[in-house]
Amino acid sequence: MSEAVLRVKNLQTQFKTRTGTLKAVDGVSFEVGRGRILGLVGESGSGKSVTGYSILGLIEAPGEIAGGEVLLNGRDLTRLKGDAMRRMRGAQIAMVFQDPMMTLNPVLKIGTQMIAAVRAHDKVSRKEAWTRSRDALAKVGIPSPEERLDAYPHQLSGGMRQRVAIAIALLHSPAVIIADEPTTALDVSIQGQILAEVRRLADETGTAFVWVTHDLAVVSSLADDICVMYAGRVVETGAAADVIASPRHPYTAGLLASVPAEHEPGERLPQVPGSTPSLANLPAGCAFAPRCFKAGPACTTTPPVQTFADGRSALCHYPIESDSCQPLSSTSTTYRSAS
Ligand SMILES: Nc1ncnc2c1ncn2[C@@H]1O[C@H](COP(=O)(O)OP(=O)(O)OP(=O)(O)O)[C@@H](O)[C@H]1O
Repeated sequence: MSEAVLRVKNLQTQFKTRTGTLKAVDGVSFEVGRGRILGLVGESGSGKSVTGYSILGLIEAPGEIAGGEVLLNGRDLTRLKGDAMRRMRGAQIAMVFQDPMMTLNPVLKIGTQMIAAVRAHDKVSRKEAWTRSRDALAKVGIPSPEERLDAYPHQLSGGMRQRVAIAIALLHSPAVIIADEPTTALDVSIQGQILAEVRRLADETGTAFVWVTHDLAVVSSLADDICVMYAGRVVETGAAADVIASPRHPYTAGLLASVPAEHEPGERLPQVPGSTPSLANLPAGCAFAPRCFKAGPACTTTPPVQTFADGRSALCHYPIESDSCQPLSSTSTTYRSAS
């Protein structure tokens, strides 16, 4: 078990709207260890992206972080303002978006952009910044990196552009990269290659990844640990292989059951029966109860976090138990991942 570089504790992010305050992230906690990959999964609207943006301090009005901590190597990022947070972003924590053009400027050559990105945080010569940029492209498996540095983004394929975005995120060897569905738009074989590179990079560089995805096929091939979100809350965490083999939370079981046998990475995940609730109008108690095959009388009250001997946790009154692994304890407060 590696030391946690990122600890998210009881994070609460809300949006003030005309219909009231939406708790998009409601008490989310997890940890990611050095060189580990945490898959943050859930249906559309479950709060995955808002969690990622909150970690990076990218929530803007009418949104706000209303509580909790984001500890990067022990330093609380939620307390950093303006320049202090900007210095942190890119250098110690970086983001990769679904669309690489969120990172890349279409009218500048890749090399120009990467050299500027290096020198934004390190006062090195242009020549050294060029060398570091070339090495970063090589590290993510881009062939002929010198030539790519001389190209404009539109001269590269979608997969190559996403590799460049990952290379830029890696330029300063950050402790953590938050990746928001970065391979969703790519075709399956390219996606597979990039996931393999990311796994290798995490192992070799020690950078930890939070990989936001709706796609359980991606998580099963990439992640060490899983954090499943529903209606702004973490409903299950654990080692990825364990969660996929035997989910404890009925929602996770539903997500897994809805993955067709022939599911291809990148396909939209079919929905669990029923529809996701509006955050403005959540049922009392367990938000998943109206869709849950195990719902019972207790579900009108707030579910407890049940922890199991294998390090797993589920936010549920009636978790799916196995003979070998009954719940150890039940608490209504802290939620820890197995990372
Ligand atoms: N700027 C905003 N103003 C109001 N509500 C917002 C805003 N941004 C996000 N939300 C709400 O926060 C909730 C969580 O959104 P989020 O984008 O994190 O979900 P997600 O799990 O990443 O879904 P997807 O996979 O579709 O991106 C949603 O109900 C969304 O409508």
